[in-house]
Amino acid sequence: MPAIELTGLSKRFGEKVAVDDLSLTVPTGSFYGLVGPNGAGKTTTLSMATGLLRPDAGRALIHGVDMWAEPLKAKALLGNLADGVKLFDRLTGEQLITYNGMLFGLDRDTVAARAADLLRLLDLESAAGTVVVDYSAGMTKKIALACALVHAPRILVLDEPFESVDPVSAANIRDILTSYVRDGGTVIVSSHVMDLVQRMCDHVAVVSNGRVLAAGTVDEVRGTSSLEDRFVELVGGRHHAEGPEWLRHS
Ligand SMILES: Nc1ncnc2c1ncn2[C@@H]1O[C@H](COP(=O)(O)OP(=O)(O)OP(=O)(O)O)[C@@H](O)[C@H]1O
Repeated sequence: MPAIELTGLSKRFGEKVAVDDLSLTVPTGSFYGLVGPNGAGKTTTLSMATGLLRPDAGRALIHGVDMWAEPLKAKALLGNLADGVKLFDRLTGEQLITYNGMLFGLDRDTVAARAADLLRLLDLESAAGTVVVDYSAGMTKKIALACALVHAPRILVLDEPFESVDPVSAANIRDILTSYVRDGGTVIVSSHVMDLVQRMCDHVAVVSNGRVLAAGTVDEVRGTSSLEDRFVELVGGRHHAEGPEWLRHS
């Protein structure tokens, strides 16, 4: 059974069709990249798949559980690092992880042990007692990732997890995700960084204008090109013109 199966998902905001009859299958145990230009519909798709935004049409199955028919059961299978969702940032990092763990029904001792592990893994031990509102952007991403992992979900959905994260932390996060997949988890990650997707993911879908342009293993999608070249070829929109005259200084 696939980890995630999206069928005919659609979402419109007024006149704008953000996601247009989109279908996508994420195999269990895959490291799946979702790429596309700004405004392609990646966040909207992931929000509908994770129960944050109700689709106008279509279905999202999480290990066979319909997200919109049985949301509690489906959400228990997912860890979600959503883009731009407010955290309860007046809590300290440690309190925020604890709060998330307890929401998923973990007992205090289990949460305490897992919070300590996660804070160590993500290099946040020294900030454990600091309120999250005082964290940098990268630290905030990392604490949100810790919150997504604390209930040991079978699937991780990550919207731009590497944005604002320093290279050392990004490498640490990559290691955590790689071993999570090796141990039977599934990851779907949206990213603008093609090189990262090419190195990290085994599957990829290219989305534009709310539709899937290509999907499959990374090798199938990129063929003989680099993923970046293939992306530009599929999506178009490269401007070869020079910048405007007023920007030239010589
Ligand atoms: N709440 C909203 N109200 C109105 N329009 C929206 C809303 N959310 C998204 N859109 C529009 O839907 C389209 C898809 O947006 P979405 O955020 O899903 O794209 P994205 O692929 O995640 O983009 P990016 O890579 O820039 O984050 C865009 O045209 C956006 O302006």
